[in-house]
Amino acid sequence: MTVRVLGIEGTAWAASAAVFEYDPADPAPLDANPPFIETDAYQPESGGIHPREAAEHMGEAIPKVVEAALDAADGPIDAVAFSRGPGLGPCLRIVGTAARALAGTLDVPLVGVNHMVAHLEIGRHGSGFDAPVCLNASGANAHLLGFHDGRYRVLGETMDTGVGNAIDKFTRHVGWSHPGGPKVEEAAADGEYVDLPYVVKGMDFSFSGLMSAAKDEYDAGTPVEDVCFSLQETIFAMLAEVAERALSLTGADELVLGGGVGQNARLREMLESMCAERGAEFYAPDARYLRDNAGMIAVLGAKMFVAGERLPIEDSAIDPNFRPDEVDVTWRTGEPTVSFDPSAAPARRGAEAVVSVERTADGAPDRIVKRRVPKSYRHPELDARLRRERTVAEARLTSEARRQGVPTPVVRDVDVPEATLTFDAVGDCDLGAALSPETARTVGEHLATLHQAGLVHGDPTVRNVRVGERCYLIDFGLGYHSGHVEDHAMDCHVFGGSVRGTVSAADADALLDAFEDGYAAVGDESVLTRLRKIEGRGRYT
Ligand SMILES: C[C@@H](O)[C@H](NC(=O)OP(=O)(O)OC[C@H]1O[C@@H](n2cnc3c(N)ncnc32)[C@H](O)[C@@H]1O)C(=O)O
Ligand SMILES: [Fe+2]
Repeated sequence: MTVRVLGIEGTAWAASAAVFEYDPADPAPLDANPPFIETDAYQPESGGIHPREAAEHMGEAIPKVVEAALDAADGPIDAVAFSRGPGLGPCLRIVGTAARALAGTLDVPLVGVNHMVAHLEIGRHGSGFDAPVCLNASGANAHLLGFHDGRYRVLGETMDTGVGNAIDKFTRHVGWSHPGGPKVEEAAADGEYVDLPYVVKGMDFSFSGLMSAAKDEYDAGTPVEDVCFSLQETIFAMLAEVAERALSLTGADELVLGGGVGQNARLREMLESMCAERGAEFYAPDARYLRDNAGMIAVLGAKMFVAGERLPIEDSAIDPNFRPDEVDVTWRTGEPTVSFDPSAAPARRGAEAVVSVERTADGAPDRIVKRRVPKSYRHPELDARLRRERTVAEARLTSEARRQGVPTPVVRDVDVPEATLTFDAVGDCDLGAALSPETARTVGEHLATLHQAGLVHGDPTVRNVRVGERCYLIDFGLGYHSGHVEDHAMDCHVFGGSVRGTVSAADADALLDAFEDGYAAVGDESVLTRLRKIEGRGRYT
């Protein structure tokens, strides 16, 4: 039976309505059965989005786009789906009111859609992929997500602003109006590379230092084309790297892109090339489905409606901070998931390096040779810099950690020009295959010991712990010196995220309790207090 769903979008700048007809028994590809979409964009005269002006725009434009969508509908509407959040409160309230009124007039159920889940689901729908990792690169957000245990789990995300907003802040600084992304893309075509801060922590990333540095470059007289070019090279390389790490950690071989920044050709090119290099498939929907649009709301709304989702009017309040991992993904029950699978992932192939094992005469692992391979998606200068910095950091911190009493492999050789390190082989398997309260507790003790000595691992995922008669920490390439509570708490946070991406929520809770017990026995309680705060900022609440 075909359902016909009206979708309404209005979280920030796009007043949009759409109609989508969906036959769950015989779902057609997106190209063969596109939603009808009518959009009226809010365009500020100058500067960024003014929430009040944007809300006024919604008030005027939503009735018109809805009328156009209803006119285009081929028959009666079965449900009204709307963006409940995240987004700007004043805009969301107008859209919510319009959706409730319309559901009442048409006498059909209401479906509340999470805008970020809609950004990724439209790509999944278009791709036909089974179990992709999803990169949402949008204005106010930047998430890496994977479906696991009934929800879209956040595998990694921005630690400060969304990726589009970061770019838009720079363009406001140079006097360009919203949206800044397309203007940066245009200017970048004539730019040359300059170094900017590159900040990736595990699968999380940060834009604030990078954006201040970009403004400083501009203020110091660096041509704006060069700053735009380098912003794109740096920001998108960070996103491509964390996406690759997510593929590597989960063993997934499909990536879909969502969100307005996904319209950028350079970002798509980097992701495509990264996926091609590792034999993964990549899909990005057309631009009209990447930027905010009600088509994605209608498509997901139809799937949710078919799965039985109904939002009672009295529970239909909007939520400006609605997170993708708060949504029960009822429309994918029983489908394949994205989680860490030690048997699926090639045992020792990390995201950034190729690792080979040298064996003794009787076949036992003896030495590990790790080479950071050039990534052709990155600008050659950025690539050379990252490989050099990380090789040096890894050699130094691996040895420093051992001097502090944390088991790490002995470093036998360092070849900086070749970005190659040789270590003693340690452990029998990765922690992902040996998670227990005991091993989790030991990792907590080791991280606390590191932190007490002013060292930060930078990427303590389950893949970066080798388990044998002891638990060895490896892969210090993102490590650095810091005595800051926030940096120590981020290490704990990265570990927690990787455990949650590996096992079920219930198992993860028990393992992380053990981890924290171990941490508290050796380290500073204030780090765990800060960890609570970081988690309270969003993820896994
Ligand atoms: C919460 C919701 O309101 C928000 N949506 C949103 O911000 O609109 P969206 O269409 O997904 O993304 C807009 C962003 O996408 C950027 N953008 C558009 N075209 C771009 C391009 N060619 N290159 C880089 N960025 C681009 C814009 O500068 C702007 O920051 C979101 O999804 O986070
Ligand atoms: Fe969006």
